[in-house]
Amino acid sequence: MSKAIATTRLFEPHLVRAAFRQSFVKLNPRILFRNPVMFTVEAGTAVMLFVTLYTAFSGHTDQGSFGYNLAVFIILLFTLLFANFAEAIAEARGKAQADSLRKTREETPARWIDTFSGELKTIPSSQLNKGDVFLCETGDVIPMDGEIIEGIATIDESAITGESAPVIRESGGDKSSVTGGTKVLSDRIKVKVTTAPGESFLDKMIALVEGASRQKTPNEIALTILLAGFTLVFVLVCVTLKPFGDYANTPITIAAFVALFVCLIPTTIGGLLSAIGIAGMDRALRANVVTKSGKAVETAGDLDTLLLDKTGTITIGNRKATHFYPAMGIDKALFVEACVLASLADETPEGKSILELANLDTGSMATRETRFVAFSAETRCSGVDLASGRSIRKGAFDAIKTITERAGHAFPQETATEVKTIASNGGTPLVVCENGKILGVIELQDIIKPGIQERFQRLRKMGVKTVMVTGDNPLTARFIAEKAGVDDFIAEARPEDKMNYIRQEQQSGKLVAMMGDGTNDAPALAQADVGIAMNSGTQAAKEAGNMVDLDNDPTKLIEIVEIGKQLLMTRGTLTTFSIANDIAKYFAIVPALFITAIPALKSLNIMQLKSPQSAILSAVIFNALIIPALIPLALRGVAYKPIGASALLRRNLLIYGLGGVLLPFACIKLIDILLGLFL
Ligand SMILES: Nc1ncnc2c1ncn2[C@@H]1O[C@H](COP(=O)(O)OP(=O)(O)OP(=O)(O)O)[C@@H](O)[C@H]1O
Ligand SMILES: [K+]
Ligand SMILES: [Mg+2]
Repeated sequence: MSKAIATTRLFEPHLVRAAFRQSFVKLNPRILFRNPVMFTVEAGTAVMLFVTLYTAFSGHTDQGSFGYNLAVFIILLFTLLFANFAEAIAEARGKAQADSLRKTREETPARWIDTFSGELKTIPSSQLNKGDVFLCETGDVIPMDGEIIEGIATIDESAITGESAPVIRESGGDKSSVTGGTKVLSDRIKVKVTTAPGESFLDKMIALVEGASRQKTPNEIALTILLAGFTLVFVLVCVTLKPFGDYANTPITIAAFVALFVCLIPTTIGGLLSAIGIAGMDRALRANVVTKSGKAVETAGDLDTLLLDKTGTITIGNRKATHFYPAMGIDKALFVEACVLASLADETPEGKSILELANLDTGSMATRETRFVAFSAETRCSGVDLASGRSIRKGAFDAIKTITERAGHAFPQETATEVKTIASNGGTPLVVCENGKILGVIELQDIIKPGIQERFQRLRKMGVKTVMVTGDNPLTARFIAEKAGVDDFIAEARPEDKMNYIRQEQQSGKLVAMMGDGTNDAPALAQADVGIAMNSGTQAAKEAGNMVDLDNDPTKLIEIVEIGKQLLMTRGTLTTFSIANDIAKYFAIVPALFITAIPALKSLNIMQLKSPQSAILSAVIFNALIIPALIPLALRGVAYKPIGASALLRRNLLIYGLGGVLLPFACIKLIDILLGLFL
């Protein structure tokens, strides 16, 4: 898939330059304060600056040589710069994406329609206000976000989605929304502006991507507090070493204290934590998903249940009329005419397809007295009342059945059988009645999206339960549910049923995601922990959700779950690694402190490091270098495999826990040897 959003390499030279400058800016204690671990390192660095100056000008050597103290100071300064760089490069990558988005938001002329006189006037897009109506024809760039109020058009959305295949957008229904910056490829539409100037989708997206509105997620805050706690514990550990050193008659230098302290506190995760969070949102955007908060991405990693629409989500969504079945004793031509009358003003794809299938001349059918009843998901039917007193309705089986029974008519057995046959084959039966008397059934067919089974299987392996929700009848629902391979389904669902189902799941402690595109999905999208709206969907849906999928791909949730899991795992494993890592440094520094006074500690010096000073330097050098070494992992994320939670935990503990303990021993020894060679 090609992406319009710049797919930058991990370390683009111009991004590295920008991040390099930011690394120094971020040394400002007022900025660094938000990161307690690194802030304490900065305090230690400041202390070492004083000690270095003291050894330079006092002539005393009780704190070690000037060169040694200077070296410790410089290494600590680099530790800070490396940590700042990690955050800065993650931010720079986000900014680069914002810039490429901004290019698609350039001023375009808009053909504004005066709604009173019907006159056309060309004005700059920036002068369009909410509620204005504009016209777009073949070749025009859509000047502003809006909803189509008239017409149908093919649109090239590649400017924002990177997807080159044109999409169809039309008035009525759930595919009526257009985004500013995209281009009309054919036909002509009238669009009503839905956003105020400066608040368009692209504007919001840019602000988000630039990180201006990024806030720490609750998880991140919790971890930051935990790390601050660790730091405090090690402050105490280091302070209590002082009397111990005095007792053993071993003066411990300030450099040794500071080095030990910096090595023991979790600097690795402290330095990488915020980069991991930024990279998660960045990865979501690279998958063409705009997230309104980092929290939504994290939640996606922990999902239990996913609710999906049937029509348009699991199926292609162009539900089309394929057959007219008149009831016993009803003339076919009359039946088809009734179907057409009931669909004349039906803006839904279903209604339009009925007119197409019937292929009648509809020119003189409607009179001024004709009253149309639009389809709603609530009533699940639509129709028309004619001046002559004919009242025709078409709709779901149970909806029409109620009308029939109320009018005192029986529901013909053979129509019920027809309905059943259509439904058990995955079709949607629309029953048609006139003044309560059944006229026949229209068969609608939809196609299950290819490849969707494998995707649901993958979600199952990740431990996510999939539930299909549909307004359709239970038979059709069961057929599609089995074919698509979802775990469960809810049929004959009205919009509030979706929301109630989500509530129920949440009350039993589950995290629920919902994908949807229609205005009637908005309450459920808002209720869900992760609400993903299709970019093609209505404005209401997009505002209710906390993510928007630019590709309008309902199976995108799989990627979102993976990105979320990857984010949580990356943070978890790097925390494990960071803490495991500090153990080896302890073995390097503690023997170095006391070796002369307590020869028995020699056995602790398992690395056989050259001298106490070389040991301390090697440990702090390793402590600093591990941060940049892990930046690629923090930005790309730990690879995710759907192998089950416990297997994954075992694997990660082995690699990052045990690896985290062993790696420093080898590296510190190596640095010690190199120092021995060069000094
Ligand atoms: N234009 C229409 N006129 C009359 N009845 C319709 C029309 N469109 C759909 N229906 C009936 O209403 C039912 C509910 O439709 P609705 O759009 O709410 O749900 P759905 O499309 O089946 O499922 P989903 O929630 O996945 O969109 C359909 O199953 C069908 O029987
Ligand atoms: K450390
Ligand atoms: Mg629908």
